[in-house]
Amino acid sequence: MSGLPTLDITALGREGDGIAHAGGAAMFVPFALPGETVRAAPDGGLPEVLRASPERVAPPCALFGACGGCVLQHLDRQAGLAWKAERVSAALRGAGFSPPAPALFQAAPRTRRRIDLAIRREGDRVALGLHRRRGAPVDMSVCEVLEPRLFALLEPLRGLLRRFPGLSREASVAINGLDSGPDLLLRGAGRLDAPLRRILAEFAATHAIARIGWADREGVETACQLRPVRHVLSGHAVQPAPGAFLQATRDGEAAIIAAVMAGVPERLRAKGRILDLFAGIGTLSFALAARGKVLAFEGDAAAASALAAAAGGTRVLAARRDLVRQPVLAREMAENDVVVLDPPFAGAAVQIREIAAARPAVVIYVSCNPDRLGEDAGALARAGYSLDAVSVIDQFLWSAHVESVSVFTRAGRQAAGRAAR
Ligand SMILES: C[S@@+](CC[C@H](N)C(=O)[O-])C[C@H]1O[C@@H](n2cnc3c(N)ncnc32)[C@H](O)[C@@H]1O
Repeated sequence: MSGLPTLDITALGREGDGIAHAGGAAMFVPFALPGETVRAAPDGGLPEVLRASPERVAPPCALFGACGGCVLQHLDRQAGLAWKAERVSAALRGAGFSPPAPALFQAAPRTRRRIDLAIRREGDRVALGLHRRRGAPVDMSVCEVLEPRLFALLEPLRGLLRRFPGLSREASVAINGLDSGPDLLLRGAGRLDAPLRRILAEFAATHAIARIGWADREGVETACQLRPVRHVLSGHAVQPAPGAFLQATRDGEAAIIAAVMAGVPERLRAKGRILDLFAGIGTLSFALAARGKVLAFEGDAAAASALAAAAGGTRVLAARRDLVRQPVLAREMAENDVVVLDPPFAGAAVQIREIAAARPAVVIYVSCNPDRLGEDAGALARAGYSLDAVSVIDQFLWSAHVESVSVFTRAGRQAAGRAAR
């Protein structure tokens, strides 16, 4: 290590790496913090810290530095939240807004209820975990983020997977902590035959798993189901498909819903409607229905049909629609006072143009990618919107991910209030 240059870290990059400048080029140093002087590890591992930041803390997890899940456990949690908040604010400033001080939420350790783990067989052993950055999965023998009831499944799962003859190198398991209990989706785990179904059913019964789904080249099917799956969203029971998108933590979901609802006028015009775009299984749709009729669009067939099935008899009308190929057009939004959008990481470049052209009174943007938020918000700035409120939601604790809710109104809060009358 001592032959390597010492580096002064000046900032954190978007993936949580320290940034240093050497010979005119920027260098990214994993696990290093601004203000520190370090010697980078040649393999991208933990650096030698020669001068530590006052914000450096002892990482709580024994796998820190190896497992690809938590890249910021060496940073004080409040400082990590402030860094994430600044990423969101900077993106909104770049779009031309003067963001107000954000409301902040941070998830507690061991509350994550959704995870996608890689499976790797190594001789007799089965490793189950997240990929080391640009590397193989690291067996998750401990975890500080996952809900204990889900973490407790990992060791029995290793034992189960050892009995699978046909595990592929790309095998993975998605674990969702639904209200009806853990819901598993195995991908690339081999051929599903009758004996394997029996083994899976015994495993599910032993570990109180409601359903195990199976995904292979043919598609997704239910390998065994011991009881109905059920997930309650704002009082409405939904039956999500195996591997469905859920907000990562229960409290994070509540914080997102609260921030969205705070932006929706108490009363809409008599004919006014709420448009919920990228609606998933209806996390926001059912909450929004407390304020008016909701038209919800979602691109994933399984999510859209779970939402549509649960929406019967409610004020939510749901449909499947690919919002990149077939965005909701400005002229279709004439009766929408409020448009809520919660796009995937890629953002909503095509859809936001139509929203900006339609100029609804309120646009609420739920984002998991500050860079795309900044670009999409630029279209709203050019259309004359003000930014009324920002919430920063840190539910991927110790990762570099950050979510946010931004409330834009056509001419500030008062216009939103007028739209309600
Ligand atoms: C961040 S999730 C939000 C889901 C939901 N609002 C929630 O809070 O649970 C983004 C959603 O966008 C959907 N999606 C991705 N690409 C899409 C597209 N081109 N058209 C419509 N929906 C899409 C995904 O299937 C996913 O449900």
